[in-house]
Amino acid sequence: MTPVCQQTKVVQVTPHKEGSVRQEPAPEAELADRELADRELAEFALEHVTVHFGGLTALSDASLSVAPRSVHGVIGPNGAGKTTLFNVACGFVRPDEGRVVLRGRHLPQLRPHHLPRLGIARTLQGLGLFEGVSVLDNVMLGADHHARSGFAAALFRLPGSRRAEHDLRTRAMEALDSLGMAHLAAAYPGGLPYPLRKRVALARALVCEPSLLLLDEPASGLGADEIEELGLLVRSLGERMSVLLVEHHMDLVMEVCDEITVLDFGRVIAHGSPAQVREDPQVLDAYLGDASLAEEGTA
Ligand SMILES: Nc1ncnc2c1ncn2[C@@H]1O[C@H](COP(=O)(O)OP(=O)(O)OP(=O)(O)O)[C@@H](O)[C@H]1O
Repeated sequence: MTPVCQQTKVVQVTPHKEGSVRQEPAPEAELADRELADRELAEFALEHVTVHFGGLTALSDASLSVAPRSVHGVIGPNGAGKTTLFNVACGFVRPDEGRVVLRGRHLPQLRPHHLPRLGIARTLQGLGLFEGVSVLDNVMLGADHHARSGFAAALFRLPGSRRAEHDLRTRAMEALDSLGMAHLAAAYPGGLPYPLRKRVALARALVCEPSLLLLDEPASGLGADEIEELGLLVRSLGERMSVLLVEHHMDLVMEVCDEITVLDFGRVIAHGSPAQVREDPQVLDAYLGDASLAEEGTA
């Protein structure tokens, strides 16, 4: 498996037909160029990210890039650095070294509240729903600041606000409908079973119409049938937007991802298609004896 962050350009000098010399990229340089091009075309990238917590290095020189309209999974044994990577992508954790790049633009000051206006949405393990308002209002509250200000203005009956509120309500209903939840718009989240509450949280993320969706362990707490439905859903989302999926559930990751990055002890140890990653000896070594594998394989 080749490292994802190789940047050095190596050239081979070969004789040219007319006797002059022509520089041709060496095979490894071609690979590096391709990786560089992939990153330039990427919707989102983490480049050489290192995060220290005191004396502990949670991420070390970790890079990945998420292609437009694709699902990119991040897996690794317990403590590998997955949550830390997700938190860097969300702006919760600022890397000590390395860069967060969105559509070619470096985001040195990324903070979670910047995400909606950057076209990024996320779901977290803690769902963070408001129990005292309806499902529909929860979803509307997921919209970005501009759209939400229409909602707030409508609450206070400010002039010109009705149209904005109507548009936002329509988008929120569409998000619920796309997840088969439209009939629950008036329900309160507290009365719903956990899998449906998770869907409300996802609808709230989708109402921003993001171009990048960050999913943190969406399968946790779900049964086998719900995970299968989630798989179909994530696949369909990957046709509309880029998805970064941090997930323990190995079967789900292998099924829905176009590409997978594998972390171990904070380092990227493998990257590739599900088939490549599944066969990678370093991945097998990393998981060997890891208690989470049995859990992941059978969950
Ligand atoms: N805020 C923190 N302070 C100190 N150490 C931390 C902090 N967050 C994470 N770590 C440590 O960093 C390492 C990576 O943790 P992280 O939670 O990112 O891994 P993970 O792959 O998500 O693990 P798991 O699968 O068990 O959730 C671990 O050793 C963890 O103990």
